[in-house]
Amino acid sequence: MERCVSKAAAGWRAGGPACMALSGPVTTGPRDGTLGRSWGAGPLSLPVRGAEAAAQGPAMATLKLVVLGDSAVGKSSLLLRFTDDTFEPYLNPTIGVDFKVKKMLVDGNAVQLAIWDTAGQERFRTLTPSYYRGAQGVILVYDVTRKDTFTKLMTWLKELETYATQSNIVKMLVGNKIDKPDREINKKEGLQFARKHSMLFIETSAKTRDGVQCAFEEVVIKILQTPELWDKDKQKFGVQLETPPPTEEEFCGGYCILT
Ligand SMILES: Nc1nc2c(ncn2[C@@H]2O[C@H](COP(=O)(O)OP(=O)(O)OP(=O)(O)O)[C@@H](O)[C@H]2O)c(=O)[nH]1
Repeated sequence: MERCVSKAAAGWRAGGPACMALSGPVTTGPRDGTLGRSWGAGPLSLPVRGAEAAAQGPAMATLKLVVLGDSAVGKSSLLLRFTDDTFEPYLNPTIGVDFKVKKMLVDGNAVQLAIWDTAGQERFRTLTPSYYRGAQGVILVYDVTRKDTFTKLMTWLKELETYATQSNIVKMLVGNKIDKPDREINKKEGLQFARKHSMLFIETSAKTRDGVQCAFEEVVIKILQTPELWDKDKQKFGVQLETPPPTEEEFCGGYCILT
């Protein structure tokens, strides 16, 4: 069973109108939010209390998230699970970048996520700086059954450091494929790495759904708790926090735990 330990969402409410689009270079894709791969066609989904989100009207924050990590760790599969709630046993490698949009409601606040799914293979990575430009959150994925993908995490973090334009970008470390029996990296190792590099952490399976919703939600919650990431918007539209963000203890360190 999946459980988000962090209840950080309970810590704040938008006092004014729902957040409007953040300024920044978030690119709008086709209406289905899909580039490259053919999955995801159809109207935008409203997975979390969808009717309520719809009732919020068009005014909502647009947050840019980037999904990073070695090839075949399951980046596209996580995104596919999150946006379409499906799993494909065979997916072609991403070439360049794919792009998806998803609306969700987090503690009564409607947000629109523009999620960039980047290519893990070096030869398919082009325009790398643009992946990171204006991103408020990053999801860094490794495969718990492949140690090499865990060892490479530092390289990804360095690239992130080089290109991220937001100094306090929210980082989530995701150990994927926990449904598989042949683990090479245990949970403690993942957690330690995340703590050392001030990242949120969760283990997931795109195949079984474990942790997937939580991974994306936690990043959004943390972004919403970091006013500097959407400060311009706040000034422009008068969105205010009615209550301060929860303390470290209340937030349980921001880690999601699977029980
Ligand atoms: N068993 C299992 N297989 C998974 C999981 N997530 C992804 N896969 C499989 O792993 C393979 C690679 O998944 P992708 O989502 O294409 O990986 P990627 O990280 O996007 O790869 P690139 O596009 O090359 O960067 C596919 O065959 C998926 O079906 C998972 O949680 N469990």
